[in-house]
Amino acid sequence: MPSSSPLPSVLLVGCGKMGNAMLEGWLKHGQKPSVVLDRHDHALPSPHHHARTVADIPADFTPDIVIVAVKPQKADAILEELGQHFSNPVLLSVMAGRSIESLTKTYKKANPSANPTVVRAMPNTPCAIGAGITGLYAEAGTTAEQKDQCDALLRSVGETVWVEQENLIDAVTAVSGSGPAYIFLLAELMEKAGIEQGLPPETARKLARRTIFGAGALLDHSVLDASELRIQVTSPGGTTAEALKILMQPDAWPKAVSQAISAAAHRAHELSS
Ligand SMILES: NC(=O)C1=CN([C@@H]2O[C@H](COP(=O)(O)OP(=O)(O)OC[C@H]3O[C@@H](n4cnc5c(N)ncnc54)[C@H](O)[C@@H]3O)[C@@H](O)[C@H]2O)C=CC1
Ligand SMILES: O=C(O)[C@@H]1CCC=N1
Repeated sequence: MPSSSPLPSVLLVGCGKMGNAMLEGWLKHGQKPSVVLDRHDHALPSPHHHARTVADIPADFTPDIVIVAVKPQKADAILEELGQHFSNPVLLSVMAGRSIESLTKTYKKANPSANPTVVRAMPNTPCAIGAGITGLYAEAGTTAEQKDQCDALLRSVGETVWVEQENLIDAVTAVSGSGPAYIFLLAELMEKAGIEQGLPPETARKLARRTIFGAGALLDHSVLDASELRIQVTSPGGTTAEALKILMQPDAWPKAVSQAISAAAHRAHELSS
């Protein structure tokens, strides 16, 4: 739940799809003066500041948290530069894969005396509407106050869960970081199938989208397991049972979803170096 105290000041490095999704929520919740570092222009309300390069960051700006939200494969140069500018920050990475070890090594490359405290977070794009879910892991030595500040930021745009081992962030990435894409794919496929059944495209689109929205909202409100909610829709001998006979074949959704999530987690692991 959003907190009433002002959110920590941040240097947000990379304000693309994920950075911007979080920023939208933070601005609504009242944030200490912050800086967004991105090559592209961002109109920010006062007293926040946009910087195109590290050199544009106001000299007297010391953020509570430096958040890195650039692509994991393209982060090295900016991390090295930041290491020369901010010696001992709380470095909150939302990048898939990049391990604490690799982040620290790169951060210190051009400034061996830099000593960042690294926290990894894996949010998702529903953060843009306050409906995100973020998994977090902090390296040993992170203080309770530093963890609280990271948690407050992510909690202002959804819910948070902490994991006990760093490698579990890869599993979080595969389930909830990438997860919205799986649901959007389902929306696309249901819409297409509705059109195949003769529905006008706009009607098929509305039916698919509102079904996913409604089922998600019902899951959120209900104390019942997802399997129980599924059974409530499935009349014996009825229409849903026929559809589920196909989807629940061991080789159909159970296998496909398991393999897809495993592939995403594997890719996160590959990105870790
Ligand atoms: N898109 C998603 O759903 C999620 C993404 N993430 C993570 O968030 C990170 C960013 O992903 P997206 O937002 O999708 O990428 P994106 O490409 O939309 O955003 C990256 C932003 O960083 C800026 N940028 C890159 N290098 C820069 C530099 N050296 N100086 C200034 N600005 C620079 C780009 O201009 C761009 O606006 C990735 O590491 C990804 O793993 C995490 C969870 C979900
Ligand atoms: O696809 C990706 O690599 C990022 C991480 C989770 C969602 N998007």
